Amino acid sequence: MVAIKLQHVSKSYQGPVIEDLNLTIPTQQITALVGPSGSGKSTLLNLIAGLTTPDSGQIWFDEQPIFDADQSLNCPPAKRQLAMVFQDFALWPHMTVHQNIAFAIETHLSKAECRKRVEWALAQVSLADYGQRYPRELSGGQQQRVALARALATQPDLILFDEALSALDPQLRLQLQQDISALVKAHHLTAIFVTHDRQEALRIADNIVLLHAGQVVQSDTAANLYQHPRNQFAARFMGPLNQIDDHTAVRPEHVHLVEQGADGPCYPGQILTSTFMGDHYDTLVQMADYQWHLKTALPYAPATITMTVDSSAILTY
Ligand SMILES: Nc1ncnc2c1ncn2[C@@H]1O[C@H](COP(=O)(O)OP(=O)(O)OP(=O)(O)O)[C@@H](O)[C@H]1O
Repeated sequence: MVAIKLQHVSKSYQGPVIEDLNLTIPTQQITALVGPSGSGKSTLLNLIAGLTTPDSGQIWFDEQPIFDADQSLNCPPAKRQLAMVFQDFALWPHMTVHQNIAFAIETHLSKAECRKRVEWALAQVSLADYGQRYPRELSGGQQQRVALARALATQPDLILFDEALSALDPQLRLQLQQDISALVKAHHLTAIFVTHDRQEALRIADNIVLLHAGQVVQSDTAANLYQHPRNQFAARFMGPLNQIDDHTAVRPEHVHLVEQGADGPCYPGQILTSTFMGDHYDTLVQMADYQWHLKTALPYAPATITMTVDSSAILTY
């Protein structure tokens, strides 16, 4: 169980990367860190892990200070009760799956306890019979499960995932997102999940922290960030947006084609294209100075049309 608090945390390399950042990450939930490339997601994760040292500020795990620049306090990574899972799995190729997992824990446990713990961890990720294989004998998804088992075997309070699923194909990704979510809940862990994929963040996270240029734009539940973004950057980052004017917009799923004279706010438009997307058509419409995307069940030929929007779903910022 661990809630994380950062206060006035800054880190610079050639220039500032994390700037006077204040953030609380709730305990026993999955928090996704999202943001454009270079916004500081991995750096923030490494500051929490202790792999990178902040220039200033304080970090607490629960009420326990683990970093304080003013007091020269810096708890080493090994004492932070956390595990990390990376995109490239980071497994030793010359060790079996069992040895890879045991390597992280064997110094603290007896031989019998260690074997039991490895078997338990492999069972958690549905790889009970894979202990004697080498990483090269496993698929990418299985290798990432081993990395997850290795993390669980250390019985951490906190697991940090750095783009952990980015190398996997979409179907496998979906499965592992579900598995990670279930394991985090079952073991009452706190998890921080860095991803550049907003769909993944929406699917896996209870809370999302959106970063831009080393600062928190919005830290909120996934639903609030999507439905009530604080500004245009947050609104655009979290999903496609149809601009009504400079300060209002609506998501594609809340725009409908209607007969002229329908109730509610109506917008005239000119259909440009309809693109097949599998479960819907992405219909592109010129609306005044803006191009709108509509989710339609059927394709449409170029024509003049009228649209209405769900007024309760209009985003204002
Ligand atoms: N060790 C380092 N030395 C110098 N600059 C660094 C170092 N680590 C990160 N940076 C710089 O800090 C900035 C933020 O990098 P970071 O990896 O945290 O961003 P990110 O949001 O995780 O990006 P991406 O999504 O592309 O992985 C980048 O401009 C990067 O070049």
